Amino acid sequence: MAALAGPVVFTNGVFDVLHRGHVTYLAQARALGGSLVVALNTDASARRLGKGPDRPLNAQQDRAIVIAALEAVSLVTWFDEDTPVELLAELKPQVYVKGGDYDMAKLAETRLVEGYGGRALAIPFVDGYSTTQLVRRIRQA
Ligand SMILES: Nc1ncnc2c1ncn2[C@@H]1O[C@H](COP(=O)(O)OP(=O)(O)OP(=O)(O)O)[C@@H](O)[C@H]1O
Ligand SMILES: O=P(O)(O)O[C@@H]1O[C@H]([C@H](O)CO)[C@@H](O)[C@H](O)[C@@H]1O
Repeated sequence: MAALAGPVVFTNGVFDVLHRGHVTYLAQARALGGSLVVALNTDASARRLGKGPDRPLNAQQDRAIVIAALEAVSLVTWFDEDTPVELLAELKPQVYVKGGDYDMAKLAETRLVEGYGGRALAIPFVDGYSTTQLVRRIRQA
């Protein structure tokens, strides 16, 4: 496999049902560097996040195929833990990003990445787009 172009940007999440907020977010993340790595929670890890008894709705292989099809995304990987901290410690990307629904100052990921000289940034949240809201609306229809 060809080496990833630097600086490598890394993000993580469930990305269960893709929406415009995700696409905007991933495009902005990719623009911060030369390549974008997306680490998905495995199904077991996603279930432990408490998003709902039937979440994730899409299985990990299906979520990976959808995310990998996006132009912004260079590589998709997995993590089975509760946070991506172990994977970050192994990969040591130059840039770590999450959406503006997170306070970066409170994340263990930020402490780790800044500890080895990387940057941790939040990408502005696009209001009105969330998988949980979408699933709720579909169920009420
Ligand atoms: N509307 C949005 N604007 C910008 N970033 C977003 C938005 N929604 C999610 N993100 C970011 O995308 C990543 C994956 O988020 P996630 O899969 O939890 O989406 P979600 O829509 O918030 O899902 P859920 O409602 O199930 O929690 C996270 O880093 C999150 O910060
Ligand atoms: O899709 P989500 O719920 O935004 O992704 C979560 O992000 C958490 C974040 O990195 C703070 O630790 C992570 O811990 C969790 O496993 C999900 O990936």
